[in-house]
Amino acid sequence: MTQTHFQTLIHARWLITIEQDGEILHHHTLAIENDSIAAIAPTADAAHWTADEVITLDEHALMPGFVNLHGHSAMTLLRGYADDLALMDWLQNHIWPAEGKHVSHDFVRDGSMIGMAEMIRSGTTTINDMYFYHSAVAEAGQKAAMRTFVGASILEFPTNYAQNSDEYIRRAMTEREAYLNDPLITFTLAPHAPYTVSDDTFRKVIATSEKHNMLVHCHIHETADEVNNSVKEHGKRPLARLNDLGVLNDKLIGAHMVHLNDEEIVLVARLNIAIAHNPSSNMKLASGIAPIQKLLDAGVTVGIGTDGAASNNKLDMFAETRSAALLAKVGTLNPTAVPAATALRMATLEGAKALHIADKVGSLKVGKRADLIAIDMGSLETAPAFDVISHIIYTAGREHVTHSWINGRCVMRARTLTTLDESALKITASEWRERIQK
Ligand SMILES: CSC[C@H]1O[C@@H](n2cnc3c(O)ncnc32)[C@H](O)[C@@H]1O
Ligand SMILES: [Zn+2]
Repeated sequence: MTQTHFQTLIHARWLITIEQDGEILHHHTLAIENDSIAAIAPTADAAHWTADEVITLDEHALMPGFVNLHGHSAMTLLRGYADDLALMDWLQNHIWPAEGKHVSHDFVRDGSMIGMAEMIRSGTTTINDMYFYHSAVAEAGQKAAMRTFVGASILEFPTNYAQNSDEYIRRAMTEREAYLNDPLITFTLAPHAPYTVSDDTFRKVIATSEKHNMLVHCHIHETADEVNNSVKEHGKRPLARLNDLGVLNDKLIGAHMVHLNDEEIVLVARLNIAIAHNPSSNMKLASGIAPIQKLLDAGVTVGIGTDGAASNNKLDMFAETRSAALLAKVGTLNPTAVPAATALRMATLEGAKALHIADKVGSLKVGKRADLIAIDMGSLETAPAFDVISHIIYTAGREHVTHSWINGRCVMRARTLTTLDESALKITASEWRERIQK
């Protein structure tokens, strides 16, 4: 017999499936059962469906939650700590010294929870993170009930977390053990960047990735200096070096990838490397404009990320996706570059593809996990609503997100978080500011 009683029913004015570019279903009902989307039908045909909870969203668009493909959640605690600087000055003279003084398990747990609260309030349901103290990130992901990819950072130099690259890898693999059966937590290997990781360590990362089927997440070709310094030091550009080391394959997510020549774009497409595009961070650190339309034309999977709150300084996928659409146009002087529907797909399904979870999330489809958000289109700023996809990219903001479900669980209802305590997190953030300012 066909099921007609569900855990949750959501009646929505618009349903943006992302299954087909620009597809919009009008007046549809989506049913959630356990962790998944159990049914989707026109509301008129679903009149006989019942549920434990029925939510009527007459002026809302329902869409898959955003996949933030590159971030450092805990860096919310360093938001606004050092602005208006170039990457290496920002890292070497400000951020790394501050991390050396303050980063601990508690810093990462608290900062990650604050970041996840901000991301859920901004419509993000999956975060591909990269930081130190992996079990603290995982603990925050469990508390927030957010789909979390915990990037186990690996560098050559000592930090509070580990003394050398072997210790980073060892700790990553040990801490991962406790989360192997968690449906929301997945560990990845995160060598920081070609300029902080040796050839030998990259080889170990690849061997570990192959043995344990783990994704690899790395900052690559972020600035022109990075590329030029690599030519001086290694006699080749970072991508060529990584290619020689066997790092380039479909498990790699390259964050930034701003400085790519035409040959490298062909290589990236051929080897199925995914890219996390971070337009705000690239603008703020003056890293450059990534050739996104060229990459898309070549068939590369490009998702969108916020980077950390110390280089953005928001964890807002609305702002980021809008910037991706605008920056592509100004970078090519072509107003048709990265149109709205493409930008939205990048911020959802393409991010899911990069993380190898497109069979589970990234679009609204029966059988997929219920990772979705509701956006209120009834406010003055979003009137009139001719085209909801245009509104999501160019007009609406994170403040219009009212509800969010992750893995079937409602994590924000009418803008109130259900898994995290927003007031308590604000107090925690000010306590950390006092400590850091001392
Ligand atoms: C090893 S993961 C965390 C490590 O990366 C630093 N970081 C943050 N944003 C960026 C960026 O855009 N490029 C390079 N490194 C970055 C962060 O401060 C941590 O030290
Ligand atoms: Zn980053």
